[in-house]
Amino acid sequence: MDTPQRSITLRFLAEPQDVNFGGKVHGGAVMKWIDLAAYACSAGWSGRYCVTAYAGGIRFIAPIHVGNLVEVEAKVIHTGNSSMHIAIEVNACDPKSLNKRQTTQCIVIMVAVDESGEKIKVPTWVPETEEDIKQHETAIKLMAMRQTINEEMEIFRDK
Ligand SMILES: CC(=O)SCCNC(=O)CCNC(=O)[C@H](O)C(C)(C)COP(=O)(O)OP(=O)(O)OC[C@H]1O[C@@H](n2cnc3c(N)ncnc32)[C@H](O)[C@@H]1OP(=O)(O)O
Repeated sequence: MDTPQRSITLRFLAEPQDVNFGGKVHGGAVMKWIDLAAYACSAGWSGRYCVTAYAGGIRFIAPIHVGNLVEVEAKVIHTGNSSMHIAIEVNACDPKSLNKRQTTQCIVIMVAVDESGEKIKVPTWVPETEEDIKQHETAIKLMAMRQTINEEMEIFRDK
């Protein structure tokens, strides 16, 4: 592979099977799209098969309606040894008006694995623009916060 691809946008229409009884897209459908975009983004960056290790900070800001044009934007904001931290933003609009609004945001951590499912090294991403540097710093802060959450969640784990 030549230059790793840092970001990707999936674009499609929300279909009737994605919608709940209230006529809005299921949160689970949105989470599936997020997972697909995170996979495509991390595979594009690492050139390897990747698995989802973590998804968090998900916020459903506004509903998506059937027939909306949906855009799921995924971009690498931090790389570790085998992990890629992916920032996801979901936008939707009526395809007739193209009046785009943000509906969901979250962070997904993907890990590149080999044929045996063992983690493998990924290319390092170096932030360059001011915005990239800020988002990279945030990714590092979130790692520390996740550690605290992890410790609090210990009581729910199988002994
Ligand atoms: C395509 C799909 O969606 S697959 C479906 C859902 N996902 C899966 O089934 C994955 C199941 N999990 C696994 O296979 C393993 O736990 C793996 C491959 C993710 C991690 O393998 P391990 O041998 O446990 O490695 P380890 O604990 O060192 O973690 C590897 C990396 O992931 C990161 N990581 C692992 N778990 C988490 C977590 N819960 N939160 C944040 N980061 C995590 C680690 O920080 C580490 O990053 P680094 O290599 O950049 O330092």
